[in-house]
Amino acid sequence: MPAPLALTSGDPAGIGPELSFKAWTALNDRLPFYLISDIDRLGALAEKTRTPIRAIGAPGEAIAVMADGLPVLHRPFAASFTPGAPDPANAPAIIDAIELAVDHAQAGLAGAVVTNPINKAGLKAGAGFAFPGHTEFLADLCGTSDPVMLLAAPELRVVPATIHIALQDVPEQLTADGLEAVIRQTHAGLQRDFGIAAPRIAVAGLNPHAGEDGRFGKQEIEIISPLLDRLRAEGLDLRGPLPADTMFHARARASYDCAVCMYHDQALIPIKTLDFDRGVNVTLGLPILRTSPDHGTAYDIAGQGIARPDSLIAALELAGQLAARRGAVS
Ligand SMILES: NC(=O)c1ccc[n+]([C@@H]2O[C@H](COP(=O)([O-])OP(=O)(O)OC[C@H]3O[C@@H](n4cnc5c(N)ncnc54)[C@H](O)[C@@H]3O)[C@@H](O)[C@H]2O)c1
Ligand SMILES: N[C@H](C(=O)O)[C@H](O)COP(=O)(O)O
Repeated sequence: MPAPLALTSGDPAGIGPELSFKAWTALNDRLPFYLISDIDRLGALAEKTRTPIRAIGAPGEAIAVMADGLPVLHRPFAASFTPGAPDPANAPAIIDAIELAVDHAQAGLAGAVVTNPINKAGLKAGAGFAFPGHTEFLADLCGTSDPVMLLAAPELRVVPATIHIALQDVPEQLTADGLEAVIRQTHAGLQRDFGIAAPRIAVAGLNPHAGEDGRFGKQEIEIISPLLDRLRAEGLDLRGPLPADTMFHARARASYDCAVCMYHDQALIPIKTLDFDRGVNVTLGLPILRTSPDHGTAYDIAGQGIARPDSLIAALELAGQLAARRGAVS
């Protein structure tokens, strides 16, 4: 029996609790997972939504309990869960839930970590959280230095080569070494976790029209093209640097398995526009598996019962598939 998936609390003032309940309703007969949260503070919402919740003492108990209710591994939170009103006092417990899930995955007690959305600024204010997002925090917890953020939907996969940094810092941080690491990690992840034997990777330019032969910027000529030529000589199937504005229409998408983009929004705007509901965020380059929905805390709709669970369900399903694939090949 594979290990259950560890689902972190995320910010309980966001839509995480509601989505976790809805995901249990959708998956309870086929994919065991457990939520790390405060079972007492979840009680009111569980009652309101008529979702049964069950306390467990260890991850392995989730499998037997799953059919009866959402398994919850209790961790005390400092303040009540008020939809739409994040409380800085809960920041330490939100972080603690992520750390515990990683411990479980590293110990083999959880098949993968699936994270509910956090508010990074809130965690910084409430607990001095020093990381710009889960991706960087998980890499730190796992002792790895080059995490890669891949977002996957049925019609598109994208990777931003630089992640949570200011747009004005992108040109400086875009180096041949950094981009090479991202492309290699992406290539390996597509092979290992997505079962694509010879991944076709499209690489975006940084500038409009991929620089227009240097008229609108030189990064394509000085950094990206020489790197792609070198990696192509090794046999990697790479195209680009491509103008970013024309590489995401349907015919273009059919020609590659993943698009590596130069900065966050260049990658995430197309995928969230195409399929916000089914996008899944996967962290490559960790010794453990981690997926997440592609959306945030959505405070504006928290507590209204209207949040769509599709992306969290897709994240749990993909985590289950990746865990099964790794289990089958390791
Ligand atoms: N994985 C993560 O932890 C993660 C991912 C993205 C954003 N965030 C954080 O979330 C916070 C809010 O970010 P934002 O407002 O830019 O993005 P958001 O994704 O929270 O919300 C954007 C819009 O989409 C709607 N929306 C989001 N998820 C939805 C769902 N499941 N069903 C229906 N509607 C949904 C929201 O109501 C809102 O109108 C920020 O602090 C950001 O850092 C966290
Ligand atoms: N960049 C992600 C997005 O916009 O969807 C999001 O911030 C999540 O990042 P982490 O998984 O690193 O928290």
